Amino acid sequence: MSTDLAALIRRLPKVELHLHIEGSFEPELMFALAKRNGVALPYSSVEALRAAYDFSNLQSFLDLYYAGANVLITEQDFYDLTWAYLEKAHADNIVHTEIFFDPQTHTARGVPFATVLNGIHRALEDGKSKFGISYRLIMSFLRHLSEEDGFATLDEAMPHLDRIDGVGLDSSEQGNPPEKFARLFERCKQLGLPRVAHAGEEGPPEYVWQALDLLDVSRIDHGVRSLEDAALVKRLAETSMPLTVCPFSNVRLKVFDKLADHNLKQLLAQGLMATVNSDDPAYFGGYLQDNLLACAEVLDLSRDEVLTLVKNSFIASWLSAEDKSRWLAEVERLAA
Ligand SMILES: Nc1ncnc2[nH]cnc12
Ligand SMILES: [Zn+2]
Repeated sequence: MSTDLAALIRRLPKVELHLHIEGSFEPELMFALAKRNGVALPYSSVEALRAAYDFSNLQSFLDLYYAGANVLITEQDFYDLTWAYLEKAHADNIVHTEIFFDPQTHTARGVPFATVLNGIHRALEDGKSKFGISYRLIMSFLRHLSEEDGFATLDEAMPHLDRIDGVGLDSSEQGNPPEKFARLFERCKQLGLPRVAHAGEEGPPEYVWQALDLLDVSRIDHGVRSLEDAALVKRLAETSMPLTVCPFSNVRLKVFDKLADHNLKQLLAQGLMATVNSDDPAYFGGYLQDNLLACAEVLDLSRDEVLTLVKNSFIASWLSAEDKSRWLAEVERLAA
């Protein structure tokens, strides 16, 4: 990659559309909060914990991700977690972020819904005033749990819907198809909540069809397996359906053997609205800008491809039409 392209990537304003706040929990902060809360971690050091981040698939990662989240207890913990992410985002020139939180991971341990939400939200508000980073907050349902559990979580969220901008679906994909949550997502739609879902990460193209047809989503999270189904590719292209692709995540979770094998360039070539995101940066070895720089280098992305990816994220965001055009004009100005 030319130094010019690397400099352009660093200079451009960026949007992140696929980030689990619990997945931004760096080992150093995890140890600090464990100490503060008097919780024991089954690792002797930060290095030992990092060394355990050697995953064979999505589930092997999720097991550690949920174990790590056990350390989060107080509102201040959720604030500190979110603030640490926002500092990284600011360093990456992220100007707008749409982040997931997994309430069930915390309420199942007895942490009140409001504790989680208040901490995350207060940090997001501080990020807006101190860094100028705008945001949306997406409540994600855990698909390994029942739809009934999801309905109970939605009930808990009802008094707070003014601070929740949409809903998502994450966790163990295989064996937990979108159709399992059709009624829950219908209820969310009636409530006026925009919907997204992880689909086609490890699961088959059929799960992407279900997310579109049964959950009526406005974005597909991951979606990289869509290329296995030509009719699906046509549908995604014709509807400009955004895919929030997470290259480092896909390599660490063995969806692709190595970054050079990733299908990001093919997704763009097929006319799909691909975007680049970090997913769980503390676990997968890098934040959004690291993903973009590495993809540009290893996949030999052209300047146009990089600009398309960055612009797609603004287009696919839930920013107002006015804000989108303002930022797209800024991208054009910086790229000129
Ligand atoms: N990549 C991923 N897929 C599914 N669920 C997740 N939760 C956090 N990261 C996830
Ligand atoms: Zn994800």
